[in-house]
Amino acid sequence: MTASHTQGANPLQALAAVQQSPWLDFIRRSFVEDGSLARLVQTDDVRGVTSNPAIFQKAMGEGTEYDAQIKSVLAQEIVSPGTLYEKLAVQDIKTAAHVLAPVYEQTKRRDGFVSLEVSPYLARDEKGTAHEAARLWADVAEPNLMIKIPATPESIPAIRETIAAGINVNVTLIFALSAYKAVVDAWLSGLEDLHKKGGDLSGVASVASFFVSRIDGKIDAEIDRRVKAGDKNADGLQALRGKVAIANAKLAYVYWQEIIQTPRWKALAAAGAQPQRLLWASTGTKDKAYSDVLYVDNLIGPHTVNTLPPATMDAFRDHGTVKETLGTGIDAARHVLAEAERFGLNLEGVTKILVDEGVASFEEAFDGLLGSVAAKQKTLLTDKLTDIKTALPEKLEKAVQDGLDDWRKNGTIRKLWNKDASVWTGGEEAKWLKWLDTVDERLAHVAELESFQAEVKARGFKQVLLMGMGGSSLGPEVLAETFGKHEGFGHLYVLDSTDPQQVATYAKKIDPANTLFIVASKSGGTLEPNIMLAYFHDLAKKALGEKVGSHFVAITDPGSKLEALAKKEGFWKIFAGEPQIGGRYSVLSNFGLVPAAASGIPVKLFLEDALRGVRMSDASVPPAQNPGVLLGTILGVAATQFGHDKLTVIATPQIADFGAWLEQLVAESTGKHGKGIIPIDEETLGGPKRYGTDRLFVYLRLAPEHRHEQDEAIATLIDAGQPVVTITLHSKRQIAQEFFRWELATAVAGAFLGIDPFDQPDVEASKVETRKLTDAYNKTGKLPAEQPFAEHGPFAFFADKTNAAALKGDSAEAILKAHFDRVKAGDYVALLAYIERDTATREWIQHTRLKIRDTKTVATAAEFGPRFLHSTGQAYKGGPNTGVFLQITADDAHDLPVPGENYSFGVVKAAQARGDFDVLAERGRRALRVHIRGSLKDGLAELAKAVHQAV
Ligand SMILES: O=C(CO)[C@@H](O)[C@H](O)[C@H](O)[C@H](O)COP(=O)(O)O
Ligand SMILES: O=C[C@H](O)COP(=O)(O)O
Repeated sequence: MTASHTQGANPLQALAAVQQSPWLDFIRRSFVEDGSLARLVQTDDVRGVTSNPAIFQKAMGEGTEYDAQIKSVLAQEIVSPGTLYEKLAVQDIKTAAHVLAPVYEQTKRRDGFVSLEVSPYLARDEKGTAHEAARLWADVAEPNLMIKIPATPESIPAIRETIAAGINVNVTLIFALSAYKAVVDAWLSGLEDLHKKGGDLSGVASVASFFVSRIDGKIDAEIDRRVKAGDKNADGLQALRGKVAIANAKLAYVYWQEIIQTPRWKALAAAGAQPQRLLWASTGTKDKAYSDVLYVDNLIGPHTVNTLPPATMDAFRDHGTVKETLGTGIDAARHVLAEAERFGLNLEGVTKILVDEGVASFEEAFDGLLGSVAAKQKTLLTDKLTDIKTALPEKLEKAVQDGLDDWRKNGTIRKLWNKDASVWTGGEEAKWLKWLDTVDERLAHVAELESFQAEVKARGFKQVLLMGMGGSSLGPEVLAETFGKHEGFGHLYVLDSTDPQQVATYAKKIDPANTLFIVASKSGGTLEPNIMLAYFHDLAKKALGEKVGSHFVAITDPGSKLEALAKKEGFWKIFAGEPQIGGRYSVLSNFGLVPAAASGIPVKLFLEDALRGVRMSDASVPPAQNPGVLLGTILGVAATQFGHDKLTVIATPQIADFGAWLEQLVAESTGKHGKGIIPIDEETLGGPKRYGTDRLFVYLRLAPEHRHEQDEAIATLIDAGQPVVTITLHSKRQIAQEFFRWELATAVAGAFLGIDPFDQPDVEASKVETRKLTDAYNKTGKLPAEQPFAEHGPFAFFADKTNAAALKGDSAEAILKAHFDRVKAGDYVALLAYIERDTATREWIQHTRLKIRDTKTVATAAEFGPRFLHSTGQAYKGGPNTGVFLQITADDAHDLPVPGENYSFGVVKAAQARGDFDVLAERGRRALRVHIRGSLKDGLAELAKAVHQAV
């Protein structure tokens, strides 16, 4: 097969006679499959193939030739674009390796190689590179594979390790003689290591890829710049144009010749090792003024390789000259380099820059490649993935693109997935990132959840009552509200209140003898779930007697007090939380999945939906295509650079409860140290005039149930220039994907804000104040006295001194007016109601907030206490001081005792409201508390009237 005669041979074929091997610097599926590569091998004696990220980008980035394999992979697996790319690349490399196998055999393992490069993202990561080299070697599993490793200083030890593992290595991105020397040493050392281990040296091939034309590209540009600037050495400089790269290469060859004479090498050769050959890469001519075969004709010498891009190969076949040129003109080459130095052309500096640029350009190509694969994957998966569409004003759009590009250039998404706290503040963040892995981890243990589900079904519970707060309740609430009741399973109720009326209502909803009780608390020490547990355990015990424990399940982090209690009380099951996942990030861990299983949601399908989201947002997906990073960048940039910090959530009603979970995630994660994004949930959509310039709208659109009017209203906002992000879900179950997207997006937004998104420094403050009050109650039997600063009708008004001084007025309306007159553009108003949350009160609060929004043109939040304390409460106290708060408390018509405590539910709720208010006041917030005496219904009606008049 190899051309053995030069007579009548074309220049490519003739290279064999001078012992240089032409390799092809190109690969693509159709080219291998249609026999083109085989033809080159058979006809032109081409003896190898090199690939690199730029080559794969061109191959896979366009067209449809990879679609069949992509479809077949996607039909079987949920993969990331990174994994998908690798499957495509490995198949190409394997097929090419098969085409070249006969060459490999005939040349006795000297030629016939196909090169596959380790990820350029690992170019500065010694361990990562060595690990990836071994992984790719095992994946491709072809003896004539060469793993390409860049010659960065960090990769040199990885080259040694890889050679020592018996893997063929193509060391790439070599520009400087000094780097080449380090490569040679690593190669020799690797062989020596292998020899010591008793390995077979004869099977380990290596090439050192010396890049040529890029050197001239840089040096020539510098020459041109200096000549143009009138340099006094203009003639001398001009004479060096197009000469430095070849001179540099020739001296590398001289060094190679010296090496193979050394005793060090000879000992290895005697043990059967093959020499590492120099390979000329980057041999396509870039400057049209030069011959198109400049970097082939002038680099011909025995025991070398030249890898040629297709056009250069065609040119050389057509008019190349086969003559040994490499070993000649060495003095002239030295002279060229000496002259370059004399004129200050700084070859050493240029080669360093070229390594950095080489890595960066392969990273960029890889980003492009993975971006194209991700886009293709997205298209082919059609409605299996949620979609995101953005309509942003021009300047915001540009800033978002810049933000995304920054993340891309700095590889920040990879750092994030690597759990590198420097993405945020360099603090404790790394300890809170297990949510990145939880979907994979839970899927691996899904059988445990499925068998729990089967047992729950078999036991025929009529209701499931989950008790918890914030991160332990909002995810389950979304599941309950979104999916409703499942056939064969009890209805899932979620209780997250200390309001006695609310607790009583839930007690009426259930039949304790037929209810499964789930108490969920990560810490196990949160007041609310503990007293709810005390209450319902007592209630259930009355119905179930000694077997009460068999109706209780706990979800809590290992070692918590709740775990101990659950064991003591003989709970049916205890499910462990993951301590490295914070509450608001826990929905895809047991905190969401156990209630999901108990209520009949198909857990595996749910997790698989989530996994699609995880894979599409993983480290391999560049920021612009990465759903989580894209959204997070928009949130972060809009809030920090454009004042669009009121994240206004609009949703198709069937999935609207998602906003309650999202509120907590965003507010608690970002609202601290005076910064933050304020989520605005459930605020009925209005016309453009209702909004200021501080909004960012997110429209969660459930395609099968979408409402035309909602689409229209959103379109009107876009037309009015409001920034809108539309996320389309094709099924309800895709909220699983959105859970993950928003978790990642919030973490990303946190990076833009420069805060630690995983702590909640101000939530604790209210808890401390509440504890003080309940402790005082336990001692004295009453809460410390407090004095209203005004009383009008059923209302008593409370405030700290500063707020009270600003709120003078001789009627309820006047006080409220004074309060709301403090609202200015860019502020938000939050109504914080410590009352039962039911249909009537939700309508009341909605009506009242809309009145305020529509008259003041500010964002409004409508929250119920104490649930919001574990959610938006963090941002209200720790976020930007733009909130104006009206806290609403009321006499409890009926109270409920807390078993085992002196205090009642009513006392706890009152203490929580006061604790919260004290902290708001202490943080200098504009806050007013109105307490309703007597009938709540009448009091709310009057308050609504007073607010209407006040605004
Ligand atoms: O495999 C190798 C070198 O081992 C080649 O694919 C190498 O990456 C290419 O020759 C160069 O990247 C091409 O460089 P250039 O022509 O873009 O300057
Ligand atoms: O968001 C978390 C809540 O503060 C409840 O915390 P927990 O799960 O430790 O009870």
